[in-house]
Amino acid sequence: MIKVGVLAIQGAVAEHLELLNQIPDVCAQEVKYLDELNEIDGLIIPGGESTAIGRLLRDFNLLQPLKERILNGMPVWGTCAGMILLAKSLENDPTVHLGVMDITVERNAYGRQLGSFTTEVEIEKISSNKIPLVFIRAPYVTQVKSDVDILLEVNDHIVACQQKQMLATSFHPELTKDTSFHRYFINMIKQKA
Ligand SMILES: NC(=O)CC[C@H](N)C(=O)O
Repeated sequence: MIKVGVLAIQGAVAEHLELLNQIPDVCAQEVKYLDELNEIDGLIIPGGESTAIGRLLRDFNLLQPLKERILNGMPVWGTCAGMILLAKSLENDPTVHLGVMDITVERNAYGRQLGSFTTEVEIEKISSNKIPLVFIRAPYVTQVKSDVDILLEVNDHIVACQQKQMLATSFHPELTKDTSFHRYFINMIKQKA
């Protein structure tokens, strides 16, 4: 069994757990406390509000232990706000939360009000079927360092990328019925194991 945690501080936690539970050999669990962080093989940081999640991570004394686990090789996937938390720098914002991925991210990059949209794409590396994408006040990546793989660009903006065992997506696969990205992340964990 692969134990996958979903950071359960704020945001789309239940939706990730539901999709993970459809994948064989996966045991999905919420992560709120340090002992739960130590039990898992990989972690999803969900969408929500990055400032709130970052502040609560600090309040719960989880920020530093989580950062250390990621730096020691634990696979991690940040969706939307999760991508912002993973970034080493943000455009027009001095805040850095976990600061583990060599990407620069712009928050609310599509605008705050009209920034929500859906589309469908093919990503050969992830699935042979078309994948639905849901963007909600989404960020995108404006700069990457050379060892970051760009998995997807939409309208010339980077919306999915991977650096070693770290995955970041601007959109929310957990708000669709499509498990392709979750399966891809599980395979990343299996390759590390
Ligand atoms: N859907 C989301 O996760 C939105 C992220 C949010 N706009 C933020 O900056 O934190």
